[in-house]
Amino acid sequence: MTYDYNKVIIALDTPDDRKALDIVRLLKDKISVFKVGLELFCASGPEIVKKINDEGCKVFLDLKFHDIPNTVAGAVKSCISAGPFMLDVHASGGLEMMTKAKEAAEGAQSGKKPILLAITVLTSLDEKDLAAMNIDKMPKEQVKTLAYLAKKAGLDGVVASPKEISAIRETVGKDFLIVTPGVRPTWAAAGDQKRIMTPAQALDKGADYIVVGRPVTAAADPLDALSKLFQ
Ligand SMILES: O=C(O)c1cc(=O)[nH]c(=O)n1[C@@H]1O[C@H](COP(=O)(O)O)[C@@H](O)[C@H]1O
Repeated sequence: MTYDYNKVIIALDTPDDRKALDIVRLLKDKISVFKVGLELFCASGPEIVKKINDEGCKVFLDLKFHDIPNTVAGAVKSCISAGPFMLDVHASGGLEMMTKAKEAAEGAQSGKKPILLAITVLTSLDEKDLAAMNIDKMPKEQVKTLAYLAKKAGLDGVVASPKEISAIRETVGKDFLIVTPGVRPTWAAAGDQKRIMTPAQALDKGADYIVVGRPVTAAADPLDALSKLFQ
């Protein structure tokens, strides 16, 4: 079975923009989308998005906005000028917040509208973690509820664990992106991820994109780790 590396997003979780750009240059023949998360963005600012775009790559700007609707709409508007390919907000910010985020994204210049995703239940959380927050549900049920709201708000898709792909498809149908972090090749440590599957299993289940960080970026040889991603 061969897998499509265009569906792989590499998470650049480092505070060092030079290191992030080195990884982009090393992997860009195989990878077209790189994720800039809070660690890199807080250290480097919106410039890092432009620098990665200048390498001919796209950016998933993963800032996971979660605030009142007016504030999130403003944040979405503010970061669009950097040129992200994808952006995300927390679905648990609610329907109105997601709707305002979507309207703000639609205000982007033509051709610059980013894909807008909703985070459902973080892949680092399990049933016990939800119970501690007084959410008396299995993660899958909570993901279904949040995916339904994200679809209703007109977002383009969700971020969830690969374990929930089938449940999301049953809830919101086919025309909705599913992006799955929480993927670990058989040879990699889980670390703080709790709801995991392998990259191959996630794509077999129908993930549109998988997100992977440390198994590749923390490897002694990231290109070699990438070549073994589907093992
Ligand atoms: O939004 C995300 O990308 C995200 C959502 C989620 O539920 N879980 C999750 O791990 N992520 C991100 O995906 C990446 C996973 O990195 P690794 O655990 O190193 O593969 C990190 O950058 C996380 O911030």
